[in-house]
Amino acid sequence: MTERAFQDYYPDDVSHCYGCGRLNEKGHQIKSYWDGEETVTHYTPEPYHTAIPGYVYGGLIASLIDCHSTGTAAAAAYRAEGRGMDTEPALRFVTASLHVDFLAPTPIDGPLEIRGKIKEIKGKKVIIESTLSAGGKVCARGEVVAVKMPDAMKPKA
Ligand SMILES: CCCCCCCC(=O)SCCNC(=O)CCNC(=O)[C@H](O)C(C)(C)COP(=O)(O)OP(=O)(O)OC[C@H]1O[C@@H](n2cnc3c(N)ncnc32)[C@H](O)[C@@H]1OP(=O)(O)O
Repeated sequence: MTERAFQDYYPDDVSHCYGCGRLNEKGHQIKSYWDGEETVTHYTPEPYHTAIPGYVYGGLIASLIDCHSTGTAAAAAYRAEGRGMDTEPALRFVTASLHVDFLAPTPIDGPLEIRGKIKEIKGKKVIIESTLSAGGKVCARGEVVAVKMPDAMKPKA
């Protein structure tokens, strides 16, 4: 059986995010998984994700770090409660803060790997540290504060 990605557990009404929504046909549709205590996703940029020819646009890098981190926050919150992502009540996280350091130019001609680590999990907040690598070299580092989705943001039925 193929492992389901974190994002595959998001219900339809919150699956339209540009970075991670499986129902957003124009979006990145990233898929994040556990790898031991870390989380991982892979994404291959398109030629039009260019900053300077040959290198990836920083906004894409931020977007990948953002959505991998909010997915990681949700997965970590379920794991902390000792239950599966398909169980109720649903735990959904949004971005409160997104910080990205661009350490080296990111080559556009191959897959990118984003890895997340839980720095803190407390109450309705999860802080995730991440790296984005190309060809084994870390090109960007991120820190995201993810907070449980407020009721005001929940889609109306
Ligand atoms: C389910 C699929 C969704 C996928 C989402 C993909 C990622 C996204 O793009 S989401 C869209 C962008 N994000 C948004 O629009 C969020 C807009 N902001 C908000 O709704 C609110 O400010 C929200 C929910 C982030 C925080 O509000 P609220 O729930 O009242 O939090 P609050 O009680 O003040 O703070 C909770 C904790 O988070 C911390 N926190 C809140 N905001 C920040 C911030 N900007 N920076 C750092 N820490 C913060 C607080 O310090 C607090 O920490 P502690 O518990 O240690 O004291």
